[in-house]
Amino acid sequence: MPFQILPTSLDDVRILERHAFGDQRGFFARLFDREELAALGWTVPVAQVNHSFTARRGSIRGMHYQRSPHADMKLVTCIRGAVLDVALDVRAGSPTLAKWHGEVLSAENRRALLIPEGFAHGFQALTDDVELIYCHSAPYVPASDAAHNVFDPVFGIDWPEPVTDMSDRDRNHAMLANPFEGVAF
Ligand SMILES: Cc1cn([C@H]2C[C@H](O)[C@@H](COP(=O)(O)OP(=O)(O)O[C@H]3O[C@H](C)C(=O)[C@H](O)[C@H]3O)O2)c(=O)[nH]c1=O
Repeated sequence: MPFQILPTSLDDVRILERHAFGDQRGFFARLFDREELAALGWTVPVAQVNHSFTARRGSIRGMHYQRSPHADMKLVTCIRGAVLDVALDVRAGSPTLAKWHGEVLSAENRRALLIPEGFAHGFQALTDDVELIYCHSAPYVPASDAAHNVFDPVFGIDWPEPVTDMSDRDRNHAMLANPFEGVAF
C-alpha cells in the first residue's frame, strides 16, 4: 500500500504516511494516488500542485482557505525540514466548528495531511529551510481566497515556536467576533 491512512481528532482530516520503497540508493515514495485518495473523498483530478519554501524556523503561514464555489481539498506534504501543520474547521453547522488539529509533518516521517473543503490551513516551520508540496482539488481563485488570523483567540491555535516571520497580509487578518458562526460551503 502506498499510504498508511491515520485518523485525526477531526473527521475527514487524515494523515497519509507515505510508504518508502527503499534500497541502498535511497527511497521512492508516492505523493498522490487517484484510487487511494478517491477512497478518502478526493474524486476530482488534481487541479494544481504548489511548492512553498520557508527559510526561518518559527515562520507561520495561514490560516487560508477558498470559499465556495472554489473550495478545495489540499494534500500537504513536507519534503524538507519539519512543520506543525494545522487544519481548522470553519464550516457553519459543523460539530467541530472552530476546532483545529495540528500534526508534525517532516521529510523524515513522510507524513502528509489531507485537508477537506471547509477547513482553513496553516503551518509553523519547526526547522529552517522547510519545503512543502501542496496538491489542490481546485484551482487558485484570488477572489475566493479567504483567511483567519492565526492568533485568533476564538480558535486558540497553540503554535509551539516563537514566531519569527509572517507576511503582512497574514499579520493583518481581522480577529473574529465571538460567537463564530462559521462559513457556508
Ligand atoms: C495559493 C496560491 C498563491 N498564489 C500566489 C498569490 C501570491 O501572490 C503568492 C503567494 O501567495 P500566498 O501569500 O497566499 O502564499 P502563502 O502565504 O504561502 O499561502 C499558502 O500557504 C497557506 C498555508 C495555504 O494553505 C495556501 O495554500 C497558500 O495560500 O502566490 C498563486 O499564484 N497560486 C496559488 O495557488
